Amino acid sequence: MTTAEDVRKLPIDADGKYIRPPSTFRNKIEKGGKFEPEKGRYHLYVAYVCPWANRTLIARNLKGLQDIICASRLLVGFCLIAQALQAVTICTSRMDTKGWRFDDTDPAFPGAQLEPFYGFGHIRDLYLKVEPNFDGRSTVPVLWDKKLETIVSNESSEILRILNTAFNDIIPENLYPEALREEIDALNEWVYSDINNGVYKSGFSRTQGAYEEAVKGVFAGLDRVEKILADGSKDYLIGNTLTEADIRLFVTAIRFDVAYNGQFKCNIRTIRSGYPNINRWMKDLYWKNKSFSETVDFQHIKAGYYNRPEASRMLFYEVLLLTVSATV
Ligand SMILES: N[C@@H](CCC(=O)N[C@@H](CS)C(=O)NCC(=O)O)C(=O)O
Repeated sequence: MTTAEDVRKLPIDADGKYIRPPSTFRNKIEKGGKFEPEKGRYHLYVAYVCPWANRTLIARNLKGLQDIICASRLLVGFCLIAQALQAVTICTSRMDTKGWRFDDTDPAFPGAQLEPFYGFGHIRDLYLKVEPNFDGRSTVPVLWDKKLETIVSNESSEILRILNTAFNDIIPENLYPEALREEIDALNEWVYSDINNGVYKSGFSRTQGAYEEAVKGVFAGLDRVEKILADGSKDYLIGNTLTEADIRLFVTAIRFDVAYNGQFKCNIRTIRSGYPNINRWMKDLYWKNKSFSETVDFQHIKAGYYNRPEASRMLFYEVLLLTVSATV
């Protein structure tokens, strides 16, 4: 189905800065709405390389939505392939000219799956099914509605909130508690622009000026987080409660030393050597909570970032690195 020339061209402005385009599908799942909360109706498409998709996988596990799948399968007594609430398909973390691929034979991405409902070859085909003339970015994650055969949302921050609230009759756990919302929103805002998106701005920049601005922003952001976590008794960023703010930072932190430090040139310091408190917080989440460790796949992350089609070009741009300063 894919009709594409090369969809991988990055959005770069006249100053050489990477400008992330806004997500295009922004619906909610809610009672009385077009997308009702129903068991078995929705499906997530993700790539393990992607931090934005990783957010949604962690939230799905933390909320226990995958346990509901097992329960309902047992109760009903039969198991249709992935026909349950919030089932997931993992595409490869390799992009070709048509974008993210479904392929269960690529040796670099063990565990990647085929598209289960239509036999599509690419994530982009889902977008084209919904909008045959779609010419935006076909990004992951995608939250798909199997009933109306359309995309509910392709914006991870909003999918995170959907997973947190839409199925609350079934799973009441709250990652965005009322009392902490203001603090969470404020932290999310600068963590997103300095760190989550900051690493991409650094990696994709095409001029020295754009790169330096971005990479300094990344490390200023990490310095700020390090201070927040400096009180060694703090397990979480806000209110000593696990919230979406932890999820949103974790997915970037866990990719930092293995991918962003090298491939995205975020190399002033590493988390391991330069940020003891962030390192402790990150390792605790990873080792003490399966929702984190079970949704991180380092093989896909490393092969995905270092196999990016623009990877060789990224190293080729004449951007001088701000080389590692001290602390290693
Ligand atoms: N704002 C989106 C961003 C998603 C995004 O950029 N995903 C990347 C993977 S890390 C992607 O699919 N890129 C494909 C492309 O830009 O063509 C979200 O948070 O969901």
